[in-house]
Amino acid sequence: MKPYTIDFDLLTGICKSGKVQPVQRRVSQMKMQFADPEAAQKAIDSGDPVLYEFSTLLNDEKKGTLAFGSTIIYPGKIGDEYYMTKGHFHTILDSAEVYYCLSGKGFMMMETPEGDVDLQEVHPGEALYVPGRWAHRSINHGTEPFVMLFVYPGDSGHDYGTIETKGYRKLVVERDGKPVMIDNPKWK
Ligand SMILES: O=P(O)(O)OC[C@H]1O[C@](O)(CO)[C@@H](O)[C@@H]1O
Ligand SMILES: [Fe+2]
Repeated sequence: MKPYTIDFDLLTGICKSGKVQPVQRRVSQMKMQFADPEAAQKAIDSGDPVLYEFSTLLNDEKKGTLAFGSTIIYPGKIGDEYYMTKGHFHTILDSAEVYYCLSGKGFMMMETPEGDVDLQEVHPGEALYVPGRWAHRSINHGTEPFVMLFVYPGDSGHDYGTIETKGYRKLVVERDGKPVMIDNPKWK
């Protein structure tokens, strides 16, 4: 494999050269992850908005490689729950990941299989280190797109099943105009 460079706009996270194509996730792809599936269905019926998109350079997905890219979580809410990513553990559980916030602001919701929970707010110019073993989900509680660059080991893989079946232990919802972390009533 040869070295290469790639552009990411410092504000929008978009790769203007088109060297990497974004993947979009809409409400219909994660209806059951929201606390209020009826509000999710309403959003689906009125146009099924894009919640977030990401552009990943996967490279070889082999040990020793790095995957990297940019992610944009759009502002909005489903019921009183902010737009967020599906979230995942890495299949190789002890694989870490670094995020660097370019614009907007938001949270990273993290939890371990043992039940530790950590919520970190990230602002432009801040890097976040997600150690191995921590599932991670990005949440936009602001009014602008929440944009980050990320880098993770190329062979780490994505385990979505655990989060899909169990859910996250905690949710972030809006109360009196402010984000608050609450217990997930549907957590199994
Ligand atoms: O994989 P999810 O939970 O849909 O979230 C997407 C984000 O996570 C990543 O997989 C990185 O962890 C990126 O591709 C993207 O930023
Ligand atoms: Fe990840």
